[in-house]
Amino acid sequence: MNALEITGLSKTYSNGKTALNNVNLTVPQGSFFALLGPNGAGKSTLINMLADTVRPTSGKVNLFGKNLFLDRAWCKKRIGVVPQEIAFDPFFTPREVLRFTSGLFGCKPDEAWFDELFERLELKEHCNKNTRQLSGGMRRRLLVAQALVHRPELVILDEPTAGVDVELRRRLWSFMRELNEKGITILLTTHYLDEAEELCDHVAIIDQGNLLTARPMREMMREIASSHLCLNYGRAIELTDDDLAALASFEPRATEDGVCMKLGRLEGDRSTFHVAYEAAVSRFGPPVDAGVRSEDLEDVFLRLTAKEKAS
Ligand SMILES: Nc1ncnc2c1ncn2[C@@H]1O[C@H](COP(=O)(O)OP(=O)(O)OP(=O)(O)O)[C@@H](O)[C@H]1O
Repeated sequence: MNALEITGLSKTYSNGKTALNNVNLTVPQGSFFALLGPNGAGKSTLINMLADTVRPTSGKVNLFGKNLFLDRAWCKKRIGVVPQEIAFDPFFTPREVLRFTSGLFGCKPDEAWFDELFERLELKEHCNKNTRQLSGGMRRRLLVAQALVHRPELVILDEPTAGVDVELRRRLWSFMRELNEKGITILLTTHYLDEAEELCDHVAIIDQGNLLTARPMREMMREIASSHLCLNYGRAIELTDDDLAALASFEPRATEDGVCMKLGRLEGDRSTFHVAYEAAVSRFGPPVDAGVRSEDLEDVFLRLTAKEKAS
């Protein structure tokens, strides 16, 4: 079963801006899914459509097999959304916010669950203050608690860690990881790509409303991320036309202190490391030092989105 099956989803706002263009995306149940994209890519538009605050221009979304736009009441109980914008009644306390939100979902206030949420989100000492007395980071954590009040099966977080310090960010992620281990599907947007790479098992990248890629994180890093063999000769190497032709399959690039060559895969998933190393040694001699540098998610993200901009 998939948590979300999004088919042909598009959104053109009334000012003519197309924020999402025919997006097809599947979010497997139980996944920890990163939805990434540069500013203005369309991430919040997509999330707001799932949260029923923005209407799609066209397309269909199934949530755990039910049509999100037709079975709204059923679906609403299963989704918890942490929006990017923070808005609370300033005279409510965090505890009152959670009680009120429970009512909106037709649930009885579950004070023991509220206490657990306050504890896990470091709001225990602040739960009876007015929300206007809370800091930006505390309010953002209260948004997370509010989204979890009705124990949703799919939690959607739109940049939940913006303005949250490193320590609390770690704790928030460890809480999300625990929820995910209990079977809850997590879909998040973030600009912290190192965190997304560490936490998420699936990733999708959108840019200018178009879905560029969506796949399991490991597959993405294995198939799209490239590795380079960097040979240090302690001096600049000038690549001649002959060098460039002989090493063409490694796309060689001169660096400050040597040369870098792109690695590929041989049969049996073996790296071309040895072939590249020997080819370089046969042309330039043995290096002083050598190392392999692999692209991380941020490198892949920048490469894919730069390509989209150029096209
Ligand atoms: N209500 C609206 N009316 C018109 N255009 C809008 C509206 N909301 C968003 N847009 C435009 O749609 C595009 C996508 O915006 P969206 O907020 O979905 O992007 P995002 O990926 O969430 O960006 P960010 O990372 O900055 O939050 C942007 O060009 C934005 O200016």
